[in-house]
Amino acid sequence: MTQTKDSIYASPLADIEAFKFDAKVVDVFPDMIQRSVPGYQAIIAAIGLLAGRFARPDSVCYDLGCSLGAATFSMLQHIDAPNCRIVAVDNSAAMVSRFHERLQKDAPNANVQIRCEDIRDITIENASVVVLNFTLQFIPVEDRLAFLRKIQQGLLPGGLLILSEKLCFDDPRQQDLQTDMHHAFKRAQGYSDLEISQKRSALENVLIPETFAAHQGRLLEAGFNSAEVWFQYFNFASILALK
Ligand SMILES: Nc1ncnc2c1ncn2[C@@H]1O[C@H](C[S@+](CC[C@H]([NH3+])C(=O)[O-])CC(=O)[O-])[C@@H](O)[C@H]1O
Ligand SMILES: O=C(O)C(=O)Cc1ccccc1
Repeated sequence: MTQTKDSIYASPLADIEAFKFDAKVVDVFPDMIQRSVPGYQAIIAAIGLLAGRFARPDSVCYDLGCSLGAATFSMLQHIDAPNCRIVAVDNSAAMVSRFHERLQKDAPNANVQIRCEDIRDITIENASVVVLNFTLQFIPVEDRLAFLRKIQQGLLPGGLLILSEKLCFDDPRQQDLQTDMHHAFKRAQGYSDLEISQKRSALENVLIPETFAAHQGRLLEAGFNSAEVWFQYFNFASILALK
């Protein structure tokens, strides 16, 4: 499939609106996330492998903040547990509708339910795998603990949460270095300094990163038995939390 190149922030904008997952973003999203999140493709591939290992028969795998369903498509390639279904949820109508079209075209018989809802409002039950791939960072910080508790309670014993997030760092030199290296990554992917700085403004107060220690502490407080990083590339990391 031909991919539309992300040029949303390429020209100077008089007024930079808060970042939204609207139709304009949906059109360029695969290119945008690929060129903005170091290691994105490696994480998507690993989500498939992990789901292959953790998906249980007669259970549910959740893809929360699914966007265009990249994690769902990866899980579908590896899940062989009988009667295991995927519930994919996103509150952007534009994302959900595009994901629907793709699923109809590429995997019409797959056992996937796509729902347009706020992930804080859904019921989670009988889950063997829950994926939060760069989604929790968009949930208000004060809602994160209750939401993770709900996920922990909906997971079966031995279940897995995959939590991928943009991180920040307590040490200011580390924070500056990792931010600079992320920007160097984006430059190397073809984004201009203007694109990088305008997108950064749009994401302010929208994408709220936390430290790994904050995530780990909250996951344990939510009832998970352990939470460790399995992947990190500059300020982007993915965590495995085990029930
Ligand atoms: N409260 C919410 N309820 C439901 N969806 C939400 C909410 N808040 C944000 N979203 C959705 O979370 C997604 C975050 S993108 C995930 C990438 C995907 N996981 C991937 O593996 O390609 C990450 C990024 O763009 O950095 C968007 O589609 C939002 O609409
Ligand atoms: O682009 C960035 O700087 C990011 O932090 C990641 C991202 C990727 C796609 C949508 C929103 C944020």
